[in-house]
Amino acid sequence: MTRPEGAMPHVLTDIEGTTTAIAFVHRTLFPYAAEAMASFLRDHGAEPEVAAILRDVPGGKRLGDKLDTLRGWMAHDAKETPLKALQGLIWRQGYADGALRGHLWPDVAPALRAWHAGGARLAVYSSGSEEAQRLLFRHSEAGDLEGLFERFFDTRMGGKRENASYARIAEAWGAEPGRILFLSDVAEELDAARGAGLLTCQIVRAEDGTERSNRHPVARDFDEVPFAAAKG
Ligand SMILES: CSCCC(=O)C(=O)COP(=O)(O)O
Ligand SMILES: [Mg+2]
Repeated sequence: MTRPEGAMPHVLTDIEGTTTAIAFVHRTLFPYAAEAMASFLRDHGAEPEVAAILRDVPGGKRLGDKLDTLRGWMAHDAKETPLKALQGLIWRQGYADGALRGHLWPDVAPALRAWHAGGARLAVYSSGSEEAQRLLFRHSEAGDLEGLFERFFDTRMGGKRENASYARIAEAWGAEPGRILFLSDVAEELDAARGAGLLTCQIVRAEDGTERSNRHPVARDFDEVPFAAAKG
């Protein structure tokens, strides 16, 4: 990473594979939502918030048709905004009753707190919905970290492998792209961020089996992020 000069940089972080184990997302969160999807739609499908999301799910008007489409998306881990929004609403209940707690790698909460205390401005960019992101950090294993973040960007900004999404985020956040450091495990996301002028660092976690790309600066965890504020 080329360190930005002058003011403290903004830090934009991915979740899955970066702050949080891939296994937690795929073996805990996704199955929880898949299991509850049918009953959730049956019980809440007529509520305005849910009905509005369902209108954006293609495949017919019947609830059963919508469910088929959603199941197809879930089977392929499709990052479709309506699916992500519904998953967030379903996880809300799980976090509220204690069935779910947001996993964070042990280095993440201390680093985020240190960066924040050092004056860095923090935001999240994940395919999980804004609601899902807030829940994970509010109910994290390391306590309530939601307040550390200024913004929670999701797929409404566009896909994570598209340059334009990062330009939109910089604009919405009111930050120069060259002052934003994006942290992610996925090289294609970092390529897109760099294409929009952001600084990048690949988080290569051995526990997640992340493959190093050689196209971006690398850190094995948040303690290694080459960012002076991280060192406190
Ligand atoms: C906000 S936790 C759920 C993560 C999620 O739904 C997902 O699809 C993972 O996306 P990410 O962009 O964090 O890799
Ligand atoms: Mg990721």
